[in-house]
Amino acid sequence: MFEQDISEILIGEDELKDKVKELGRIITRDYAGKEPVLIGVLKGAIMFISDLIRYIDLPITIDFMAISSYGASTRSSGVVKIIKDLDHSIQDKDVIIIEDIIDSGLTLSYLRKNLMERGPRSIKICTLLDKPERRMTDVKVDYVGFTIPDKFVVGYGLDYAEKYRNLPYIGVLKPEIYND
Ligand SMILES: O=P(O)(O)OC[C@H]1O[C@H](OP(=O)(O)OP(=O)(O)O)[C@H](O)[C@@H]1O
Ligand SMILES: Nc1nc2[nH]cnc2c(=O)[nH]1
Repeated sequence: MFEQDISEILIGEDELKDKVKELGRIITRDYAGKEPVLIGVLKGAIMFISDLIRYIDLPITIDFMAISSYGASTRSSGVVKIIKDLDHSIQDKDVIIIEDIIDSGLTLSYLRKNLMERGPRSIKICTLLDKPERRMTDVKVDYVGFTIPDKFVVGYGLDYAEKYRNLPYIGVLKPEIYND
């Protein structure tokens, strides 16, 4: 349905699955004996977190936050706002923030600072995709699935103007689809 809008499949389904499994194994090893809280950042991280937790063999809990920073554009506005907050306290908890992509880093640096003020025991960041070329602020990322070039990608949860999230792969959106 969306194939004509995609110029290239950057990461296919099998590659995604293998990487998500590997990240699940690493998190299981690193958090042995602990009960981490995974915080999914809506909406982009939906597919990633739902696949990832299948491969974490620990008594985890999950919670979600929704943050707005982009609107319908492909560039960060730098304005970050909490649309939906966590349902539960993270005081004394080991928190892992689960993101689909880090681009400018503005969303995550805001989120990390905001969550640190709530007294967790630890906070780590796990992102499926990292686009380091566009970083505007320094964020320490603990787990990275794939480092990708500076191209606007969609699929596997990532959208453009709320579309394309249901593609099962990560694809590069044709520039003529968006007017930046
Ligand atoms: O590093 P940054 O430049 O801040 O960009 C990363 C953020 O942008 C995207 O979210 P978006 O605001 O598009 O919302 P969505 O997850 O609902 O699609 C993505 O899911 C990250 O949260
Ligand atoms: N869908 C999507 N959202 C983003 N947010 C920051 N970078 C990107 C990107 O490449 N694709």
